[in-house]
Amino acid sequence: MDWVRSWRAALFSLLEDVPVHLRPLVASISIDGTSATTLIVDRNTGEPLWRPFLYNESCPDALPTVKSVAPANHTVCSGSSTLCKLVSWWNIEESNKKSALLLHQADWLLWLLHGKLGVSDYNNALKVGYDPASDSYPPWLHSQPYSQLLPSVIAPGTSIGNLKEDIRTQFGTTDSIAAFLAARATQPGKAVTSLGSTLAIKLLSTTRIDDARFGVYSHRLDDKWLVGGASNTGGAVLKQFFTDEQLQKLSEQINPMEASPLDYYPLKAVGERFPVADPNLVPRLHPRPESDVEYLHGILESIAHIEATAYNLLKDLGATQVEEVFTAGGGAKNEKWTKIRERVLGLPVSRAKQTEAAYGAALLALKGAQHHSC
Ligand SMILES: Nc1ncnc2c1ncn2[C@@H]1O[C@H](COP(=O)(O)OP(=O)(O)O)[C@@H](O)[C@H]1O
Ligand SMILES: O=C(CO)[C@H](O)[C@H](O)COP(=O)(O)O
Repeated sequence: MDWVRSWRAALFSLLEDVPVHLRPLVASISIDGTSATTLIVDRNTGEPLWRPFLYNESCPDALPTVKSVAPANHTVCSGSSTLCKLVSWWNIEESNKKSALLLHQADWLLWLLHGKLGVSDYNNALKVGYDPASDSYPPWLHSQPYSQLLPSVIAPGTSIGNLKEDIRTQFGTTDSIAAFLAARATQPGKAVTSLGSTLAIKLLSTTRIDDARFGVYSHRLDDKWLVGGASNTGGAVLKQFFTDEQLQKLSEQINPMEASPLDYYPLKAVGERFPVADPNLVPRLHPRPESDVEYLHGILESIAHIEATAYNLLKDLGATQVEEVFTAGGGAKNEKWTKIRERVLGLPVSRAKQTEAAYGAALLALKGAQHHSC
């Protein structure tokens, strides 16, 4: 799969899809991308020098080096962090080190529009080691030879350039932060669970928590923190067994008030990031009952238990107490699942009014445009 080519093609086909009569109304564009999806590109041409490292790829080979330079339990101390991807590439590549530049998926796609190479935002840059509190790369990272690849960093939503004379581009963010923004949850204690291919949790908190032992980290959201993490469980596991149509039909037959006796740890492959950070965690999806309804019920309930463990963990680590959970992503439309989760979490759970991360990116674009016109 030529990922980079398909991302570029998708971006331009989306732009072409904007109806002609609406084009004059477009004032500003922003993009969210999967967090920790990493590109090593030529710093002069922007062309990739290596295949992209995808968000869920792990580079355990780089972990000992990263752990030897980073503070204990730092967010970069996880095999899937951007820094591990960078170090892994640095250790195998011979020839292109001097001309190389690191970008994230959203940075690279935005560059195609604004043309200024070498800029990222502080959400995407978190997992390469950027410190959003001091607004800088820490000295332990700066002193490494590969730090020459690091992009400069600005706040999400900052204006960066023009696509055309009258269309500005604003800096982007990660996909699950965009989903949080889409839900318009602005008070500490409000949380968004993104039930897409994976399960990502974001709780708005006044305290910052980072603990790689559990895959917990904090993104900056203006003057507050989005505390949480991303589990490898989620819709991709459901997709292995059921089509979207089957998910809808089978779910209708589930009684959400009744607890399923089945106890699984639904993963597509070996390895978990959060609330258990264990690259060797084995999926548990057996025994499979004869009834598909019972099987689906067991999987949905087990994912809800992982979500509950995650929120309890955030509380134990000192985050602002969660009061209410909004849901984004493909799983948000499943009302039976919402009820199961409400029972298991013991919290009010509802579908966010806007469940698409793209809506959050659009809000970011709007914020940037408003700021620019002031
Ligand atoms: N009715 C449903 N109940 C639960 N999950 C669903 C339902 N319909 C679709 N999904 C799941 O939603 C996921 C897609 O959601 P989406 O937010 O588009 O994912 P992505 O993270 O890939 O952008 C699929 O993996 C699918 O299994
Ligand atoms: O698994 C994911 C990709 O779909 C998550 O959305 C992602 O890892 C969450 O990262 P972040 O919290 O940095 O936005």
